Amino acid sequence: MNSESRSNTEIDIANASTRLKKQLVIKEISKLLQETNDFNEVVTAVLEQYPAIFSKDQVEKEVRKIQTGQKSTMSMDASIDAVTSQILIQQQIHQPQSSKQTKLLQSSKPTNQNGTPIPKPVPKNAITNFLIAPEMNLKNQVNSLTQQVSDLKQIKIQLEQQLQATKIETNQSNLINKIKMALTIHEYEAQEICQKYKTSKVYERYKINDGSITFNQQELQQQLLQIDLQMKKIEDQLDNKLPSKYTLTLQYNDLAIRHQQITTELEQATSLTELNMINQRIFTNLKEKCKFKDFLLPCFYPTHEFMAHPLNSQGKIQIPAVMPKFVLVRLIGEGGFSKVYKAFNLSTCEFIALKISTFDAANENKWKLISREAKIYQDLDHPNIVKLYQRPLIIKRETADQTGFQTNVNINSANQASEIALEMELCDDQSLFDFVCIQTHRVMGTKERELNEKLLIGIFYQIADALKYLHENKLTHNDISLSNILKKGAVWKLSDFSLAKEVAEDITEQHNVTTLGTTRPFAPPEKVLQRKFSSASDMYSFGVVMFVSTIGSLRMFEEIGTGFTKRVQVNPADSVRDYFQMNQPIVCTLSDEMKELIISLVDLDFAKRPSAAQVCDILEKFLKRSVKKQRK
Ligand SMILES: Nc1ncnc2c1ncn2[C@@H]1O[C@H](COP(=O)(O)OP(=O)(O)OP(=O)(O)O)[C@@H](O)[C@H]1O
Repeated sequence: MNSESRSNTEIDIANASTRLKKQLVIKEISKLLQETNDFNEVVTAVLEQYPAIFSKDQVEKEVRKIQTGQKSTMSMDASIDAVTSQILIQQQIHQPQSSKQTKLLQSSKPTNQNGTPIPKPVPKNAITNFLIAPEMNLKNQVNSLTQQVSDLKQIKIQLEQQLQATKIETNQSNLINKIKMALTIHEYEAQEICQKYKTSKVYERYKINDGSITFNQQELQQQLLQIDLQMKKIEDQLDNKLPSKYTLTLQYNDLAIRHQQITTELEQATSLTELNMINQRIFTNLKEKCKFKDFLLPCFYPTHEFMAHPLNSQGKIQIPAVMPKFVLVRLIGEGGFSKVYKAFNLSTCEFIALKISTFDAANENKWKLISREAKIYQDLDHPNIVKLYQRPLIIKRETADQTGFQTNVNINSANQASEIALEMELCDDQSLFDFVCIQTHRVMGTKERELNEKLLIGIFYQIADALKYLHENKLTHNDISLSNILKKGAVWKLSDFSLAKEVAEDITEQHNVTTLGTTRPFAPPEKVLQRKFSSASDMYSFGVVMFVSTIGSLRMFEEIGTGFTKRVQVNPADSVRDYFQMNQPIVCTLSDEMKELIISLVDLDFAKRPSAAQVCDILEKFLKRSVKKQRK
């Protein structure tokens, strides 16, 4: 046993309690036993170390216990170190220290897990010091737990960062998949339209004639005029009975037949021209109008010049920093106020129609019309009205072209906003105008059977029902025309509410309007002549829609409309009655009841026109009757 190990226990324990004294002896015995396993040597050393404190018997008993591995009467826990140090402090205070003791004191300073010394409280006496010791131990534990908590917090932060990164990655890959879908549709539709166009007869004619349309309507009209003159001449000669009545009658009949032939040719030419217009529209959209502003379609929307196209120069999908809402796939229609695009909604994964109106700061009137349309449109909900899905997207002027886009529904002047986009349900690529043109062409060109009356009345009924809904809600549409009635599957829907008006009072009363707006052949006489409108004005336009869809030509109402602008007050009801008496409609032969309905709808006197509710009633009864007839 060396002297150094013994010196560690050379402390004055005179003032310590018996329990403490015992603890110290146990500690000493354990230490000595580590150095030597000689029982007597250990007993002697302990008795030398603590003379007159423990009896030989006591020491021997403890040494034996520890040697045989029995549990000592006192456990050797960590608090002994703390207790020892407290006793040493006590000695420092009460007794002058030897250099050996100072060294011992320094070497046994209590430290925490990090090796930093635990601050020492100022002791009052050995008992209080002893009582403080467990507290110190708890402090150690607290320190250690605090360290563990801070380590765990660090791990949590790291995990959260990883989770966030994974989320971003998933979102990005979802977004890329959605964009891919939009791009595929764009590609597919572009090819399909090209194909459709190339196989269409109109394309053949268009190609053969080197792009120029050769339906010479003017020439045909000239011929008609000359025949009319000749017939008039013969009528005069017939009156004067010169030369022979018989010869003249023959000549007259020949001319009448020729007149009929040319009229039919002219109708056909008109129809083909209209059909040609549709095809041209599709073709031009594809070839020349595949753009949104200066960006080639497909492009992101809202967009900005930094990144408009979803693909980079290597054909890889790239996502702009400002998250876009849509991918514009192609242009599907153009009006006076706006362009309508087929677009892919990146959050709902649906194809929708996006009607985008762009205006400059000076265009306050256009702004008023479009924002009014958006406001009225928001509240409409009817199966035969094209749905507005979201609140309008308004792009702020100052940020639109630089940092991306900003939307704000509180913007209230054209000065602040540069664009309004309406997200609507997507209809098929066919309006009632397209449908009527195609039907006219089919009936005349291929001598197919004309359209079934029930089918046509079914279309009218749907639109009349939408009108009834609008009028019941104190709204007038003000622009009912063939182009504003769109097909979606088997359902026909009313669209374009840019001229719609809300009337606080009686909607059947006439109200003033400042502009005409309504598409010409469909414009009611009271609007053209007096700038007045009411719900009955919509009914007039609806009557024109019914008439034009039946006969397959706009010509008569174009002439009537021109008459109105020149202040000629013919009653369109008379013209329609005459037409039905003299001619056979091309698209569909109507029953007398339906003819009478159209005649009443286009009456010059707005008070004589039936309301939307009455029209619905008549059409519904007709449809029910025809279903019954079919069953029989
Ligand atoms: N929801 C839709 N689904 C499919 N095509 C649509 C839709 N809305 C409009 N279109 C197409 O876009 C064209 C122009 O739309 P719209 O008539 O609403 O625009 P506008 O600028 O108000 O026209 P206008 O000058 O006739 O008032 C329509 O004729 C139609 O072909």
